[in-house]
Amino acid sequence: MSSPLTRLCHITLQVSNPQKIITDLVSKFRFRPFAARGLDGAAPCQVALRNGEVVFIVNEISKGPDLLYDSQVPLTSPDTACNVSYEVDDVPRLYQRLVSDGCHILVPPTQLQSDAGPVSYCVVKSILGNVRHTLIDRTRYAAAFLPGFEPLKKDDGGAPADVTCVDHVTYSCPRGTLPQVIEWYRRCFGFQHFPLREGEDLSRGFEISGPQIGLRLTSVECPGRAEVGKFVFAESLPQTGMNQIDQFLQHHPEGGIQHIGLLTPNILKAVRALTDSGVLFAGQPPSYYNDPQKVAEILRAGFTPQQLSPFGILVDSSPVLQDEKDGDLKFLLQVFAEPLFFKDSLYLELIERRGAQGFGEGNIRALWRSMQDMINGLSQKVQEGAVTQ
Ligand SMILES: O=C(O)C(=O)Cc1ccc(O)cc1
Repeated sequence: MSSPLTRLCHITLQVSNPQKIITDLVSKFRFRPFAARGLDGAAPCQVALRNGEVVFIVNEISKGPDLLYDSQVPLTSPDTACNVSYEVDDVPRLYQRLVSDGCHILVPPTQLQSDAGPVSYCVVKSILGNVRHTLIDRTRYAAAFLPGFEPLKKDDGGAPADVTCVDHVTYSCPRGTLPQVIEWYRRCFGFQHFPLREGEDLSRGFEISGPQIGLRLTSVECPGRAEVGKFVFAESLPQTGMNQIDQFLQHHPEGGIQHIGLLTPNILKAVRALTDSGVLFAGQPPSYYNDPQKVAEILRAGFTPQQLSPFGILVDSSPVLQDEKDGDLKFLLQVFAEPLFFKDSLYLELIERRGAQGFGEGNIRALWRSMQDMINGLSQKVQEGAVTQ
């Protein structure tokens, strides 16, 4: 089946203190608020921010009237990224299909009229945790964002964009749930397996195990629809010890969005700019940049270890099946930033792709360890009272 999704539209964060997250997104991550509603207190506060084509809507968790283009998470929810919203061409048709498939609909088809034309949407709950998807048709709507949001006057263009779009969304899943989750996304939205290794079995995914790591990754995509982005589903393997997937599940027991990969055309430039504005990136031990094989890989990619090591940027040129075999070196560069929320939830990752379509399979151990070190360092600081949750 071809996918009913045409492109990823925005990702919603639901938080108890929107001001704090908005301040961090603006002052550190260089997002610009460009539209909002509820600033007068008459409706729950919803603020849309962008960096490049990446749009986040920050919603206040409240028990007031319902949100536009979303539905509330329970008041007791931790801060959470819980809605990946897509543009679609035909809301009523997709809604009918989802209903006949037995999906849980949170908001039935709703139409908003405005001078710029109509927008219709519905919200479906995913089979995974608190995740929901708002499906929006704005093909007959001629204004910039969405009706119901007021453009913000101070939207002056701001700093140049650091990122272009959402590359992938990675979900932490409870152990054993991957087959049902993948099947749900196939049936509802036409996502298909994106194998990270030759002969990879869909239900087993790509397993990485060793000292302090035990991870199963399965990636899916909508073929031919790069604008939809990929999903990565991550599950911990038994006997891994405490790890980032299970730590996430302590706060989101049924699973949810663990990190969002943002595509950047120039990772060095983006990481420098974000570091200057106060973002901390996960570091790498010197051994990563001293390893002769890695040094050769970095040099082949046209960088030097000295350029990348101050920011902990990782390079990977291990090919996946889908990489074009035209003889050019394909590689990607990636790094995790500190979590946006309390210690172990919602990481933003920067990823620059130079022809490589995977997720840095050769780097996942280093990426995993850097995230784990960051979580452990932050929980240590929380215990010492140096950081409040
Ligand atoms: O490389 C990526 O972006 C991935 O999505 C792989 C991944 C998934 C989960 C982790 O806790 C760490 C790395």
